Amino acid sequence: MQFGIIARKFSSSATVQSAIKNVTIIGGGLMGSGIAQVAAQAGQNVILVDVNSDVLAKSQKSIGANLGRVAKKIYKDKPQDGEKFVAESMARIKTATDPAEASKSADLVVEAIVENIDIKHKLFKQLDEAAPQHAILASNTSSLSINEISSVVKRKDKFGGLHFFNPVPVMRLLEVVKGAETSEETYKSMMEWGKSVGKTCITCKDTPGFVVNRLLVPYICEAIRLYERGDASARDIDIAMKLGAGYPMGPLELADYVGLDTNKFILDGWHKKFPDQQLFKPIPLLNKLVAEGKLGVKTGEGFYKYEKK
Ligand SMILES: CCCCCCC[C@H](O)CC(=O)SCCNC(=O)CCNC(=O)[C@H](O)C(C)(C)COP(=O)([O-])OP(=O)([O-])OC[C@H]1O[C@@H](n2cnc3c(N)ncnc32)[C@H](O)[C@@H]1OP(=O)([O-])[O-]
Ligand SMILES: NC(=O)c1ccc[n+]([C@@H]2O[C@H](COP(=O)([O-])OP(=O)(O)OC[C@H]3O[C@@H](n4cnc5c(N)ncnc54)[C@H](O)[C@@H]3O)[C@@H](O)[C@H]2O)c1
Repeated sequence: MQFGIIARKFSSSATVQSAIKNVTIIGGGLMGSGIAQVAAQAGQNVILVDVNSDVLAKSQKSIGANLGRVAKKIYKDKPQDGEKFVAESMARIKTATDPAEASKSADLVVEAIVENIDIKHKLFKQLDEAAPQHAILASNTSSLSINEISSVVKRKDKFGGLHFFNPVPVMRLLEVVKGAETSEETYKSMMEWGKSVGKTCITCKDTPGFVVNRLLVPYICEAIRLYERGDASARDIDIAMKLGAGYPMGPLELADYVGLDTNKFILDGWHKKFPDQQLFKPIPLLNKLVAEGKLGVKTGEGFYKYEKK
């Protein structure tokens, strides 16, 4: 069966079926489009929502291209089966621009919008009103507190964190975050759903950056500071960490890949919350690049220059 094959290829976990069949994803950017893709590949009905319909058109295009890459690997010698897989997965993804309307038949709503607590609060209030009582609400936040995000909803027991990694179809980890009031049933459903979309799930407490970003953010920031001081060139820092520490990308390449605006959002938020923590102090070079609109791959320039897509 095709879903089984996909899960084995893309995750070390066994194939798991989830009771969650209808997933609404809010935010059709980098992360939301990837989450939509893995859910559709797993046979689930997906509604991908963005306030910007141009973003949705772009996301559908990139999901189609990325499903093609997946199909080429799985159906190497059967291109017709590959085409069918892409067409069937794409057909499971509907798009919409109204988050409340799109959540009315959801079993799970995953939020992947901008990393801003006020904007997330406004959205979750709407979702809490609109989604069916049984639906789980989850945030893909990189750095905000799940308890703080869920403070505006009534269903705190059905709220948690589902933190995916970029690029979602390739990265095998999913951090499942338990808030103070997340019920055991919700936690189990989130773990099961994560496995059903081919991810290896780990359990995280609601601590800043969970596991990966608590380690990764200071590492990337230290690399930017090292470059800012002129201790080594950007290229040499990246080569060092790839060849000397075995990372697939160097820290500055990764910062450009994630987006320097996202880097700054995270750092500013943590600095405000933990002003005495040296590791979270603002970085003038990062602020300068963001102010100049040099946000990394997505704008064609960050620490490096890129061809605009
Ligand atoms: C202040 C600090 C801020 C931190 C921010 C944290 C942000 C966040 O919360 C956490 C993160 O996400 S942290 C970020 C965590 N992320 C990281 O750390 C990423 C680190 N980087 C990597 O792991 C690799 O460089 C990549 C996988 C990105 C590209 O690999 P590569 O070798 O350089 O280039 P390649 O040859 O092109 O691709 C290789 C294979 O992948 C396949 N493929 C690619 N994209 C695909 C897609 N969208 N769909 C489907 N498939 C896709 C491709 O087909 C190929 O398959 P094959 O079977 O080999 O032919
Ligand atoms: N970029 C990463 O590597 C990464 C990795 C893991 C988690 N995250 C987290 O995922 C979230 C999204 O990040 P991204 O990189 O995909 O951002 P992005 O900027 O690529 O996409 C966000 C999308 O949300 C849309 N949006 C904003 N407000 C909305 C609303 N109220 N309703 C519907 N759509 C709305 C925007 O139009 C935009 O298209 C953030 O919380 C981020 O911290 C990012």
